[in-house]
Amino acid sequence: MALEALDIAEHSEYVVIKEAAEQIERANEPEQAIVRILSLISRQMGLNRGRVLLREKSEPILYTAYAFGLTEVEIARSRFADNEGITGKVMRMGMPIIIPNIDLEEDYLCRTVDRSTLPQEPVAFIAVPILRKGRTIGVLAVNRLKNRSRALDKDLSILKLIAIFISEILSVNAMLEKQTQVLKEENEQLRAVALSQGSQYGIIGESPAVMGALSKAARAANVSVTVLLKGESGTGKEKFSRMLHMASNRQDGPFIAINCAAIPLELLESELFGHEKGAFTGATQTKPGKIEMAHHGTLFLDEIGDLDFGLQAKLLRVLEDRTITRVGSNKPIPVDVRIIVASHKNLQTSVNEGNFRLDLFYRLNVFPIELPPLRERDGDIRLLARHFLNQANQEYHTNVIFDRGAIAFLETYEWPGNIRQLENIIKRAVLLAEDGQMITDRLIRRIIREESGIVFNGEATEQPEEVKAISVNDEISTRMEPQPQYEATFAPQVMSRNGSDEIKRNYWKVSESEKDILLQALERAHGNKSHAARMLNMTPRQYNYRFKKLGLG
Ligand SMILES: Nc1ncnc2c1ncn2[C@@H]1O[C@H](COP(=O)(O)OP(=O)(O)OP(=O)(O)O)[C@@H](O)[C@H]1O
Repeated sequence: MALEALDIAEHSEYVVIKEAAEQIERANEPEQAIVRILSLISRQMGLNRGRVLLREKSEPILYTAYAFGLTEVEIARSRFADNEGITGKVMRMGMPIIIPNIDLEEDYLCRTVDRSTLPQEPVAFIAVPILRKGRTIGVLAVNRLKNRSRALDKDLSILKLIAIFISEILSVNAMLEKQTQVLKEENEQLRAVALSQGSQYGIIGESPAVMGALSKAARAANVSVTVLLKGESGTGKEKFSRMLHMASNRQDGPFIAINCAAIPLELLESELFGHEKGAFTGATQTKPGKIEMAHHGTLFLDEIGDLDFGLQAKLLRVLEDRTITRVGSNKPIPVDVRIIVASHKNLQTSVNEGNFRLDLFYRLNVFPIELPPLRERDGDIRLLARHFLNQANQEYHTNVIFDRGAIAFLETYEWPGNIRQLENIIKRAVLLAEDGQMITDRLIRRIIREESGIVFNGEATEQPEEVKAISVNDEISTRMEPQPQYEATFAPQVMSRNGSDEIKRNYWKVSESEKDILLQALERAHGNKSHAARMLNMTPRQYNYRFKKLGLG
């Protein structure tokens, strides 16, 4: 019988020690872990009202940080000065104390638990120090009935072990908290750097998605790593590439941008690599290519996914050897160029489909940055909309505002054309604002409707002059691809490239609904057509063409 009782007692100890040790793994939730241990010693060993007292940070007072079986009021009452009561003594001396019968001990204050709420029979109190690296960091205390078969000493041994586990939980938790704090601070710093970097280069947005892209860009800016900017059209790939250039130590060098999809294949090779005089019919002079022109600077290759397979091999050589060879020459020329590429296509898919070289993909995919579509930039639409409204107001000398409905609509619209579409629609809305003052959601809806009513076709028959209007330094003509509908706007993009202006332009059908816009711009420009054209981001030629075509003059 005595043997059986011993077995049961040992089994309880085993369960308590095993489970208490397991709680160390839950050190990230100290409350749960420690209270679980206190409940275990109560249930399995009759060590009741367990509490862990820790020192307040600011004063030498012990407070009950964790407890099992105590009421809120008791917990609040359970506070001791350093040398006060038995608990204070344990703290100060760093030694355990056993009070076999609390009724006979005058130092026992009965502060936490009122004597009347404890059993009438003799009650014992055991308190052990919680030690860390030789220092007492707290006290573990319990009550138990004095008269039980288990010796008080035995409980003391177990409690000392439990105090070690609790010490472990507290110290692992402190370490985790410190690490979390460091990570939080680092994150904050990165966020601040990213934010200031972004706004410094005109990149608006504070959504987590943009912050992520900005902090990645901040890390890549000053190393000459090849960056791959991925994202739908109009998400700011070119804007980011300019930021990468301006934030790098190449900022005083040239920034050369080229859209691989917009230049006819027969011209692209010489455009990129240059040519020697006589290399082909019409090559009357030796001409350096864009890669050479970007020497000591940055080359931005947009729509890299559309690069011809043969040119992909040539580009790979540039990345590997850092040399280029002009068309019609076999002499390699060394170049020091940082290359940034962008694609709205998934290059991995292009590789799988056999349209993109795997070796080039590996070379380009060293540092990918994903630019999120506008619909995933929580909160950014409002910021961007206000930014573009201010810009347009300044540009057109207007003082237009959004009404509430307009902002609400802008925030819920899906924006297939992303930031470019938002920018263009706001510019148009400023010119068409009701009474020249207010942009309403009705107006925005109308503009979007009109915009999507524009039909594109790839045939140049509709407006030959618009299609051939593109030139780069007056030397190469640029083929315009049929564009998706949302890119048809009144704002062809002007990109300043290394001192020269190159116009990247979409063409669009002349539509009746433009009459108003053309006339309003003319009115604001006080009859000056060139000025009106500029307001609409058109060339005077384009403006006149549309003006006449619509029978306005
Ligand atoms: N975060 C931003 N803050 C302010 N303006 C932006 C931001 N991102 C983009 N823009 C503006 O939106 C327009 C489109 O941006 P950009 O040309 O960089 O996009 P993209 O992804 O390169 O487009 P595409 O793939 O069609 O060439 C530009 O007028 C640009 O200035």
